[in-house]
Amino acid sequence: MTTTNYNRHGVLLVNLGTPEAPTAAGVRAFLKEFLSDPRVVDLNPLLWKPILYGIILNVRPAKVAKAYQSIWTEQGSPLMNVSKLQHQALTSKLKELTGEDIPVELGMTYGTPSLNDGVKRLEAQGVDKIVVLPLYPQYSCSTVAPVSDGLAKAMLSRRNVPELRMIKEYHADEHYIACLAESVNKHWAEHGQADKLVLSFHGVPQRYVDEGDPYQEQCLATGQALADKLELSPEQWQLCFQSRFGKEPWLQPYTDETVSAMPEQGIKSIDIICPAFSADCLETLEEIAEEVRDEFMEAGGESYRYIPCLNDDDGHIEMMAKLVLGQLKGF
Ligand SMILES: C=CC1=C(C)c2cc3[nH]c(cc4nc(cc5[nH]c(cc1n2)c(C)c5CCC(=O)O)C(CCC(=O)O)=C4C)c(C)c3C=C
Ligand SMILES: [Fe+2]
Ligand SMILES: [Fe+2]
Repeated sequence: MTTTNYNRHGVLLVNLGTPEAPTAAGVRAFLKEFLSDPRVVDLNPLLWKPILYGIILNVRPAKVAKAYQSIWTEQGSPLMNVSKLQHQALTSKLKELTGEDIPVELGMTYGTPSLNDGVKRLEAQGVDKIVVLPLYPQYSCSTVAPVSDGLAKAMLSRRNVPELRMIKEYHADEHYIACLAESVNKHWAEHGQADKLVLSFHGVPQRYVDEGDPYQEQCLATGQALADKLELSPEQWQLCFQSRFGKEPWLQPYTDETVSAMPEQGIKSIDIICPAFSADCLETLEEIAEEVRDEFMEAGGESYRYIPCLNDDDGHIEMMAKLVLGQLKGF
């Protein structure tokens, strides 16, 4: 137990955000804010706005609302449900590790509670030194940079700004890799080991990486570190990228094509995990656990098992606490 006094310190736990309701209107409002961010879609606004308002926001919400309906729970969107559990668990874990009540608040880059809502709640508890933890293990200009943009924007309305420290990424953090390995090992102990372990990361346009986004490099490093920890040979695992959006090339290989081609190559059973997601959400529960599964089975696959995200697993929460405590030193 430390003796440091953390009475001015707090933690802002950040994730992407999610629609308020699994309806076309709810999804439209969310997509409008998300897809208007030039960090996410960086096309010239003169070109992009007519496509966004004329086509995407008219066609996509109804289709995507159906997908959300298939994963929605009584408590709401899985991403929000898990975020709330992570928030509670991290608060308790920090108390357990330091003996102090360190305020933790949630802030979403898009939707509610906003980043500004989270900062205001921390300020109301006397916090003026904030450790910001975006729950994206791998940095991307499309996920983490919008958090620093959103916070910078939130600071504009303040006379007295808090001090901020952001954990930019943790793609090679030993506790993160250990948690992933533990969740795979637990899954294998329960269900047995499939022919191949597939690591499916959210994709980004290839161009973002060509222009300096280190995301791909960090995904590859996470994948290799996990394979090393699990002592897998190269033919026992496959890394790929999911959730392609729009017409330009995204990071490859694409998850859907890669997985659908496997049965023909003699790979009839796979275990699939999504290490870029810290909480189960539409992209994991619907796209990976449902859509890609159907494609694999239709292509002749026999067994497809999705390994859930780390969510509020105790080891995952302890990893978050350790990242935060590392930043609190000397802050
Ligand atoms: C349009 C470009 C997109 C980029 C670039 C992108 C990067 C990116 N996203 C995540 C994490 C999540 N994305 C989620 C949903 C989602 N993502 C996009 C588009 C891009 N993502 C869209 C349009 C959507 C909404 C659903 C849809 O219309 O298909 C989610 C899930 C949110 C939920 O409510 O459950 C997450 C999480 C990462 C990590 C990333 C880059 C590394
Ligand atoms: Fe996304
Ligand atoms: Fe998707």
